[in-house]
Amino acid sequence: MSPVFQVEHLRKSFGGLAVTQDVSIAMEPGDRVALIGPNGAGKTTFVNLVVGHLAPDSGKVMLAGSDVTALDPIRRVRQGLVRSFQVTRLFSDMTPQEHVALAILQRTGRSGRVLGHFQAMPEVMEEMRALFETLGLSAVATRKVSEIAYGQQRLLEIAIALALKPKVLLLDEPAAGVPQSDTPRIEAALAGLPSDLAVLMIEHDMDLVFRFAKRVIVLAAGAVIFDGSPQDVTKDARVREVYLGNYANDRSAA
Ligand SMILES: Nc1ncnc2c1ncn2[C@@H]1O[C@H](COP(=O)(O)OP(=O)(O)OP(=O)(O)O)[C@@H](O)[C@H]1O
Repeated sequence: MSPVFQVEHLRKSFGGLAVTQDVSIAMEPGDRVALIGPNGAGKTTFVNLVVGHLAPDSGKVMLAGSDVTALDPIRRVRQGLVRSFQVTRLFSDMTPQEHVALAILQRTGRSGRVLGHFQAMPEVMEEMRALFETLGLSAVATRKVSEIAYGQQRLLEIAIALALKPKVLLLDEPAAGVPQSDTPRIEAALAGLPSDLAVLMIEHDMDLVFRFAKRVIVLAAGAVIFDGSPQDVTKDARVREVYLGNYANDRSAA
């Protein structure tokens, strides 16, 4: 299978600080990859370079064989490179339905000005119904965002991203801040993501990483120091040294 997403020799410095150092990654459709690393490793910068919020000093971002490095974030989204929407960007007075309808209208090239009429658009309503059902949001679809639980707001982030029909989805700590009682719902949503979608999840919670990822990439001081299986990452001496020491020991003791 050919890669749907490739980052080639990406570099970025802030002043004298090299925050992304010659990073190359390739992903195929259906990949489930976790990007981990200590605080300050450069994960956020990497995501910002990938989605187009930052321009690299050199290197390329490729999506389905096309070079998207020069495209702005909105054009990258249109081509299928989507970062999950952040809770902080949800509108508290709007409903999950309105958020997702807006994403569907955007994807299908219709203006947000027709948002008031989406309930009269059967294909939009049917797509939303299926999405909310898969994500367990049907019961709150018409409530205001301010009235729904934080875990449901995080599921709504995923719903909006999926409504954009991505080829590659970047998830930024999808369960962070969610009470433990609600994390199974997030994990169920992650397990139910479309099987042909390539997913790159940035995550600190190693239990979640090990349940979700088939492959783990470790970033340290801006460079990839490991790219391989979850089984091997805990055995890697450098990874243990810079990041996973205690966790790896606990796992082998368990
Ligand atoms: N705009 C900027 N200007 C200068 N330095 C920056 C800028 N953005 C990030 N940095 C520096 O780059 C390094 C990597 O930061 P980044 O936020 O990408 O790491 P991270 O792995 O996401 O960390 P965390 O897990 O703590 O969020 C840090 O030393 C940070 O101070």
